[in-house]
Amino acid sequence: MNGTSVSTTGKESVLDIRGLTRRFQVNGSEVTALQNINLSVRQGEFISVIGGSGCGKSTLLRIIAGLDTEYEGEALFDGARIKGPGLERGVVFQEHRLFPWLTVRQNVAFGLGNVTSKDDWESVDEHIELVGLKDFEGAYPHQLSGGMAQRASIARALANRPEALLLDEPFGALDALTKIQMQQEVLKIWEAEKATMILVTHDIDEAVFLGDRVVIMSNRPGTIKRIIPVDLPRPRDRGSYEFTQVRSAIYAEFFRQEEKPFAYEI
Ligand SMILES: Nc1ncnc2c1ncn2[C@@H]1O[C@H](COP(=O)(O)OP(=O)(O)OP(=O)(O)O)[C@@H](O)[C@H]1O
Repeated sequence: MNGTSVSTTGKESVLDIRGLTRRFQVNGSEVTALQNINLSVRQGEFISVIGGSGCGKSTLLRIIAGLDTEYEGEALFDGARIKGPGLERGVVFQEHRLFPWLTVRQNVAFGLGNVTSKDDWESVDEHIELVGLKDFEGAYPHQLSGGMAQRASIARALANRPEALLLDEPFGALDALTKIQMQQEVLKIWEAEKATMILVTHDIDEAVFLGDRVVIMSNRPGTIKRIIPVDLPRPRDRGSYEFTQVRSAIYAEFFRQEEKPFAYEI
């Protein structure tokens, strides 16, 4: 790693975002999707980013992924300005984006580009096993359930052994039970891989279950409203008093954001 700096937590930071602003032109008028975002993420940290629809979560993740480089301010990964996608940053989207004509194993291998060495194939197989798809490595995407396809796309993003995994609502399209199962899987993967994780989600429980810190964003323009640390041991018990306290603190932030248009009396 080169050129790292020190995060607010005092540890080495892998991602440094300073004064980040992103404006778009829409039908001749300007939309400020992100305004003056400041965030340092330390290596190996799990960050959940939560906020209402249109608050700029995906825009932020796309900038970190290097898929959008037209930003103002600084977005540094390992101390270098993010100018495009890189192998050290894997991305998983809400839809799995697997190639339908390739098997699971071929799709995961695709994440590595040109797989030639024994080490590369070992990484492919190791990650297929890690996400629990060993018995399905020869299956095609249409033969998989939604959760299995998402596992395959996580394995593909991890096959390069990226320093950071960026997850853009990866479980948004899954049913409630599969979603909970996938959250547990991600926790296992994070513990095994020790990668930095940045998860964008609409789901408060998911954000608290997984994150070391929950970044709460506000709408129009998208800013960081508050960052809530989650100092609870893992695996977290969603029914515990402490979990409920953190969840309530996040709800409270959302309610503060919405001004009541009028008050009424009974
Ligand atoms: N390529 C683009 N061109 C113009 N406007 C854009 C573009 N991408 C995003 N925006 C605008 O930026 C704002 C933030 O969008 P973004 O997709 O980042 O929000 P989000 O928080 O991820 O929303 P959701 O949770 O609904 O996916 C929105 O107002 C959106 O219309």
